[in-house]
Amino acid sequence: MIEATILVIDDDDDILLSAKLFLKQHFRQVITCKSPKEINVLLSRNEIDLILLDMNYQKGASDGREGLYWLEHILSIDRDHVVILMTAYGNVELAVQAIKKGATDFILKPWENEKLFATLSSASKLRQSTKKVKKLEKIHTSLQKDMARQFDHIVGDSEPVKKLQHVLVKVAPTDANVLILGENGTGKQVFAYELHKHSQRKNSIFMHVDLGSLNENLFESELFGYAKGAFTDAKEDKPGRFELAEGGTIFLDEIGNLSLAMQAKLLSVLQNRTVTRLGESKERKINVRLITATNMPLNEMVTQGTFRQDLLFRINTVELLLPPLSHRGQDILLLAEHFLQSFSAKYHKVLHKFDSKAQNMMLDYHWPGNVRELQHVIERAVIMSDGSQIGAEDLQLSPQKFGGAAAPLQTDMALGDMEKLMVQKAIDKHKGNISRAAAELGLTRAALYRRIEKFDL
Ligand SMILES: Nc1ncnc2c1ncn2[C@@H]1O[C@H](COP(=O)(O)OP(=O)(O)OP(=O)(O)O)[C@@H](O)[C@H]1O
Repeated sequence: MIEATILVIDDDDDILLSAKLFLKQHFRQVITCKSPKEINVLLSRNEIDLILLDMNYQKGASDGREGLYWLEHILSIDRDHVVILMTAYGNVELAVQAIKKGATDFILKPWENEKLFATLSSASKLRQSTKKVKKLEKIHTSLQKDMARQFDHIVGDSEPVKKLQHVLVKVAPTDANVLILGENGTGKQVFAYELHKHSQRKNSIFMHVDLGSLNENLFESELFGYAKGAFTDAKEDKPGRFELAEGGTIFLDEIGNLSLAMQAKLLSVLQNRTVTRLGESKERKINVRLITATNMPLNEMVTQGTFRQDLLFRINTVELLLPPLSHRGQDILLLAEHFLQSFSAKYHKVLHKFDSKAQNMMLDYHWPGNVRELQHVIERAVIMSDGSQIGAEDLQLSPQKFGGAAAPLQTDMALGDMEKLMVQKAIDKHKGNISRAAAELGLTRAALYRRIEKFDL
């Protein structure tokens, strides 16, 4: 049984009856109607997938003009309607005209049942895939809008940020590969998206890939795709992220986390500008703009032999080094106000400003988690605050981060303190690399961020 609703329109009762008797054996629902004048009502009341439309209605008419008129009418309601025209007086010219006007197919009366079924089932497949594409387009548009909302714009007018903006404006419209360096939470993703937003690819996809979360096995299948049967779970062909980002921008985050083997594979794709899906030998051309980011010292890693120099040269045509938040002076307050506004709206609070003690405290604080930490601090303060402005006590900034001393190891620690210490040690060991620290602790990045937030690290 095909999951489709068919509307059959013909002025001949016998035709309607025989169409209904035959088609309802194969399709979920068959609706019949004698006059095309009922089309509007029927289309507004039912989810119709296929329309089988007669071409002549008035007595003695045989030129098919009425059919063409109603075809145009149906398509003016929705261009995606699938209409199959039928006539007893078929001629090639009329068929061509109907197809040109947007009919999906054409069938002669009296029909053979197998032929009618074949025509309608292939039209139904077409309808299903058009519906799927439309749905995916809608999902894509809303995801892109969410992304644009999330990475609204770069807040900040300190000297270092102004300089970065200046470079960004020059580089964005080119297809140059950009490497963004900076500590965790400094806004690498925000800058990457801003580059995309000001590029000629802005109406195409911005594909974010967190390389830190891909192990050796997943790396190739996720980035380059695979053919059906390439490995046990490969039940169907799947394009990789490079193919999916076609025409747009691919943002490879945490590139410093790649093993040397993965670096070699990535380099070969970037050099040849082609990908080969796992289990296939065909090379597919790719057209993507590459932006990469990391919080790791790639130049040092090249010296130590843990990052390939040729790969670094390939990705760093332009380098943007994002300063830590504590080096951005008054931007701290600008960002705090920006987050205050958005969280006040989100939590329906009327909070307009910070008192002067809170402002000084924010300016003195180290912000080891940079802008992300500031964002979390302000969100918490907005939720907790009872007054009309945010005071220093609402910020709940940890005192040792004004001085920076780590807690000493104690033997009689509570479980929570032990967990906090382990999290801190893993982060220190991996020099703030969240993906690596999370992997060592057996946590996802999101779970680790939750703990960082919980323990105020
Ligand atoms: N200049 C900025 N203006 C506005 N919002 C910012 C800015 N910089 C960062 N943010 C916000 O701070 C948060 C962290 O930024 P982002 O995810 O870009 O940092 P990151 O450097 O990519 O972090 P990580 O290295 O941990 O992946 C995001 O919610 C982002 O919207």
